[in-house]
Order: sequence, then C-alpha cells, then structure tokens
Amino acid sequence: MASFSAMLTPARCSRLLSKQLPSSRRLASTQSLRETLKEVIPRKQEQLKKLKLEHSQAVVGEVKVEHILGGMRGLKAMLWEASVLDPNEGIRFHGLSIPDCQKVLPSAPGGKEMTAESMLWLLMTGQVPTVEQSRELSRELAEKGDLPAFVEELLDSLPANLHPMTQLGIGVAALNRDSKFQAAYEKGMKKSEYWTYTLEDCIDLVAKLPALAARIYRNVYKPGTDLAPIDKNLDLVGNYSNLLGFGNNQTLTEYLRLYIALHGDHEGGNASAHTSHLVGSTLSDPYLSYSAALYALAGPLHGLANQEVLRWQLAMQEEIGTNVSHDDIKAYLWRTLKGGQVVPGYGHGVLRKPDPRFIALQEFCQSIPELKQSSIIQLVNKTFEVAPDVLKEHGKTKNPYPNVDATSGCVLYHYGLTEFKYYTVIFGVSRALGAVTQLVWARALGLPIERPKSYSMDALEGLIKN
Ligand SMILES: CC(=O)SCCNC(=O)CCNC(=O)[C@H](O)C(C)(C)COP(=O)(O)OP(=O)(O)OC[C@H]1O[C@@H](n2cnc3c(N)ncnc32)[C@H](O)[C@@H]1OP(=O)(O)O
Ligand SMILES: O=C([O-])CC(=O)C(=O)O
Repeated sequence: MASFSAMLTPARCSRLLSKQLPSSRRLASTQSLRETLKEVIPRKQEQLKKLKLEHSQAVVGEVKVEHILGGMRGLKAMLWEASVLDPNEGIRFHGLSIPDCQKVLPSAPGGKEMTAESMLWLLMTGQVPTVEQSRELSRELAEKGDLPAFVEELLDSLPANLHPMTQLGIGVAALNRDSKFQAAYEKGMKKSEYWTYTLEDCIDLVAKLPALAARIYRNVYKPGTDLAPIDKNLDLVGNYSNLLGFGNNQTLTEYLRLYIALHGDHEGGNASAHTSHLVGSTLSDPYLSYSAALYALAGPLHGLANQEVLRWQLAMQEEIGTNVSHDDIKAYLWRTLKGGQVVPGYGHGVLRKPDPRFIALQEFCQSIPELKQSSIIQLVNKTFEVAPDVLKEHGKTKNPYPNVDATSGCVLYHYGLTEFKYYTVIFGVSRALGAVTQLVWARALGLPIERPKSYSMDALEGLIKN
C-alpha cells in the first residue's frame, strides 16, 4: 500500500517545501498542534476509507518462505504514516530528506540545528511548523516536564548497577498511573475519542522523558549531585542537556538536538517502532507501549549498538594505540569477524548505502574544528574508510556500510559524556517522537489489533506441498 510519504517524489517534495517556506506563512500560523491535527485527521481518515473501499484486494507483493524464515525482512506488511525508508536514499520524514529537514525545521533560539519539537510536529502533522508553533510546543513540554514524586522515588530506589535502559523502561511504564487514555477507557469513551486522549498521554510522555532520562544519569553516574530545575523558556533538548549537566556546552547541546531529531523515526518495521505499534494495537496506553519499545531498542543488534560501537572502538584504541593505521584497523576488523562477532555500527536490515543519519552527524563533526581534531572522531572516520571493503570481502552482510550507531556516540564521548552504557537512553528519548506519532495515528485511523498468521515448520511444509 503506497503511503502519503511514499507518494512524494523528490520533485514534489521541493514544490511542497517551497510552498511551506514563505516567511509570511511561517510567521502567520498560530494554530496549535491539536488544531492542526483536527484538520489533518479527517483527510487521512477519508484516504484510508478510499483505500479500503477501492483497493483492499490489490496485490503489492508476495509472501515467500524466506520472509517467514527471515524475520519478515522486506515484507510489505505495515501501515506507517510518518516516514518511509528507501534502501539507497535513506529516511524521508513525510517526504522530506534529512538535508531538507535541516533547511526548513525551526531551531532553538541561538541555535542552528532542528529541534525535537519541530521534528515531532512534522512527524505528527506532515507539516513544517512555524517558529512560533514549535516554541509554543516547547513551552507546553517544559510546563509538563516534571515527574510525579512517586516516579522519582521509584527511580531513586533502583540499584545503580541496573542498566540505564532497564531503568528507563521501568520509569516510562510507571508513568501510566496517570494515563488519560486508560482513565477515559475505563469510563467508556467512544472510539472516535481514542486519539485525543492518546495525544494527551503522548505529549505528557515526551515532556517527561528528559527529566526521567537525566535522573537515571544522575543516579547511576553522578550520585549526590543536584538536578537543574526545568527551564520553561528552553526547548526539550536544551532542558535535557541542562539536566544532564552539559547545558553550558552549546556545541554538545546542538549536537544532541540534531541527534534526537534524526533518530526520531525510521519507518515502522524497526524493532522498537514496531514493538510500540504492536503493543499499542491492543489499546495498551502510550506509556506501556513505549516502555515495551525501549526494551527492543536495548538489544545490541538495534539501539544498543551505539554503546557497543564505543566499547569496540575504545578496545581497538587500547589494543593498537592512538596512532592507528588503515592496516591496523583492517587487521582488527578481521579479528572481530573471525571471532564470530558482528562489527557494531555496520550493516542494516533495509539500508544498502551509508546511512544519511551517519553522514549528517559526521558533517556536524567536520563543521567544528575541535571535533575534527578529536582522536575518537578521527578513529571512527578511519574505520569508515576501511570497514566497508573488509565487510565486502567477508561477504556475509548485505550492507557493508555504516549505520547511524557507528558515529552517534563519539561526540558525546569527546565532550565528556563518556558513560557509554547510557547512550541508548538518549536514543530512547528520541525514538519516542516517531513511536508516539504512530500511536496517535493508529488510534485516529482506527487501526486494528496486530495479529499476523504464524506456521510451524510442519505446517509450512504442508503449505508448500499443496
Ligand atoms: C539504529 C539501528 O538499529 S541500526 C542497526 C544497529 N546494529 C548494529 O550495528 C549491529 C551490527 N549489525 C548487524 O548485526 C546487522 O547488520 C543488522 C542486525 C543491523 C541487520 O541484520 P540483517 O538484516 O540480518 O543483516 P544481513 O541480512 O546483512 O545479514 C546477513 C549475515 O551478515 C551478518 N552481518 C550483518 N551485519 C554484520 C556486521 N556488521 N558484522 C558482521 N556480520 C554482519 C549477519 O549476522 C548475517 O550472518 P548469518 O548469516 O551468519 O546470520
Ligand atoms: O531501521 C532499522 O531497522 C534500524 C534503524 O536504523 C532504526 O530503527 O533507526
């Protein structure tokens, strides 16, 4: 089924961008996120109705045994509105590429990088927000950013040696005590109201993630230190950086803005997004749905790879020293592969070219002289110069190129956020943007409970014979 985003060709996309760009329009709109969604949703509901009515039986692919045995790779089986991933071009958010988003999405005052709020707005509505709209959303998120006292106490009671991702999932799940969706469901709300309560929970959840994630960082790595209060005049990531204790570092804060906007969504089939969608399809509230997603993100083949990359690159540095040659890296890569391990940060389930998120983060590093000189960033770069050829020669992976995790941690490390077991938590703050968007859309479109058909091997052999 072709989605709205998939139908946006690059030419249509630039027309759309030029329509959205005039400054008069960007400054004029004061419509809130809720009002914008109220306008957009009926059009999408109509589109879905038409698709069901006119094309329900259209064939868009076939199911092969390799799909059933191969983790459903390549199977066209999910509706996901906010983004579509092309194997060669990478991700487009409602048709906009990463460079498009960098051009048009509003930044924070004094900054250049797109904010998490403006990406959330784009994902939710398919529209580029005005500066005022994104600032208004920042204000709302900051006002809702404090944690309930019982969640603070719960987090403070967890052992410091419990992985930060486990703690994040616990904290997010606990927030469901105050779920507006769950409370309204118990009172017997109508199906047409599901999305409005879901949206309220989703905004509350995104708003509270910085305080939740920063409290975990403080408890595990900086016990006894104070957490800054939430500043009502700062954007979501500005506050997050402040709470982590890095608010004075403008470059790191800008990097975090870019990082969190870029990691926000990667179409629907990735393990974290899909988990959130699956759990949400049972009408579990957004907190429980996203908590489940975080535990998919916490696997080393998915989001945890960013922690693994740093561990692996530092081990390389320790073994070989800082003055590393291409041949040294090649030999180290072969040792990793011959040891039966994957090279973290390389390969992808869909992408077949270097991940444009990797490119965007690398470009950020190249634009800052201090980062350009950083030994860890240079090591990541040098590894990129060698690894694709080694992986091609190894001959197993379908994609020998880096994914976003290959580089995302090195700037954090350079600036002193060296606790790499924490890195996936930052990814977890980001991935909520796409996951909550889909939860709102799934409820607005009345998507059903997910329930694919499974087969045993005997049953499959029976199917093949017949
Ligand atoms: C944000 C993200 O989640 S991006 C992904 C982050 N994960 C990583 O970076 C971990 C390293 N990469 C990988 O393990 C894989 O490339 C994945 C999980 C990302 C994708 O997996 P798949 O779609 O199954 O990849 P693919 O079809 O290319 O795998 C074929 C074979 O190549 C191997 N392979 C894939 N990537 C790598 C790699 N980086 N290093 C070594 N071997 C690899 C697979 O393990 C598989 O081997 P097998 O046949 O013995 O099982
Ligand atoms: O798309 C995937 O399977 C993994 C990924 O890069 C992401 O979720 O960001």
